[in-house]
Amino acid sequence: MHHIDVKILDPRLKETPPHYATPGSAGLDLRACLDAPLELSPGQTVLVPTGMAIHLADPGLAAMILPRSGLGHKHGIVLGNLVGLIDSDYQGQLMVSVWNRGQQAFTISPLERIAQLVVVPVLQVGFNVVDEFSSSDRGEGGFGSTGHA
Ligand SMILES: O=c1ccn([C@H]2C[C@H](O)[C@@H](COP(=O)(O)OP(=O)(O)OP(=O)(O)O)O2)c(=O)[nH]1
Repeated sequence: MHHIDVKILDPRLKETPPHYATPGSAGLDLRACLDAPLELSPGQTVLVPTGMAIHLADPGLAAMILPRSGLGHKHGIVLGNLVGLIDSDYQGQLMVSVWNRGQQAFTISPLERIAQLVVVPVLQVGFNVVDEFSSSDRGEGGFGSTGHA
């Protein structure tokens, strides 16, 4: 088990401390730390503070901000950057780029769970610059080269 330092920047979150929402749930819910409801027009993107900061510290870890499936599927509320990547040395407030890709306005309520965070391992690799790769079955084929079936 890794332990990661967390700072609660918005006192309202002290009543809903960071935790993995339900046993077995992979994502830590991130809340929209807004002072008032915020209406997003279709197509609009806003940067929403989450009221918390984490310091992963270990370069072998990263965190990803992902959309919540219900908001994305039912309301078209996804992320402006599609996925947010949190570096292990980042200590600032976690921010969520919220994009209304739907056809209807959507109102985000203060402290609503707007996205989720997962911590993932990152392999530390060195890159060797070469002129030729050793051969592989796929070679340079990609982007549908194997057909549909
Ligand atoms: O959805 C996100 C994405 C990033 N970040 C923070 C953490 C991350 O470590 C930092 C920088 O992110 P990234 O490297 O993706 O941004 P950039 O556009 O390349 O900016 P920078 O020049 O600051 O690296 O911003 C967030 O809070 N939320």
